[in-house]
Amino acid sequence: MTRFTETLRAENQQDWTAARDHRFVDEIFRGAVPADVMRRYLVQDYQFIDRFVALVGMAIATADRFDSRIRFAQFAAMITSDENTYFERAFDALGVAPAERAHPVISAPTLGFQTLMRDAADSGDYACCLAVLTVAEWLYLDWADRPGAVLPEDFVHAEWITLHNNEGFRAFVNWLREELDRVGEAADEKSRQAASAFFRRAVALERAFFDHIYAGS
Ligand SMILES: Cc1ncc(CN)c(N)n1
Repeated sequence: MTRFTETLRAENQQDWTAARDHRFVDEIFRGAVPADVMRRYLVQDYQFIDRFVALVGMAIATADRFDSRIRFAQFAAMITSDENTYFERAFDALGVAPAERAHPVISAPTLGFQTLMRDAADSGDYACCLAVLTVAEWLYLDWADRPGAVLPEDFVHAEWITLHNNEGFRAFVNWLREELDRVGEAADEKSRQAASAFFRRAVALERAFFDHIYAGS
């Protein structure tokens, strides 16, 4: 039987591939993302992360097993420590002012993501929360996982890659997929459709998010 997560990805192949093979991915591996593009990306992504952590909180609340809550709690600890300090150091290196870090003008794709994550949390449905979290982490592992690739010198580029291709992250994405497979397969058709719709919106937004940081450069 085809895995639920494999079916979901196949249904969204066009947007998935466009995001995975995006110009941003090519440039970050070459250490060649222009500074203004990287600044725009990280400023908007910091606003994404805020709602993302809130959605992880909802996954902890709605999960059907204690083991799953532990897994998400450990993941939340990583994002709010290692990943958060990366943002702070990268903002320092890129000269991002305090107001831009805390209260930037929110772009349309970022707002779209914030709305999507709020909708998923408000659904109170574990499968819907999982669908959005799985896209965000699986798609990032998919682009960042290039065995043997040489890392760029600048930590702003290199560490954004290694945050998304290290062993712990790979294990977490594998677990996320198994979790969504398990919950999706046990769910009724209506819940599966709802989770699929969240998955679809998330993949389209990942593509739009990469696209929009180049608009105007
Ligand atoms: C938009 C987006 N999507 C996914 C990730 C991976 N955590 C992220 N940082 N930003």
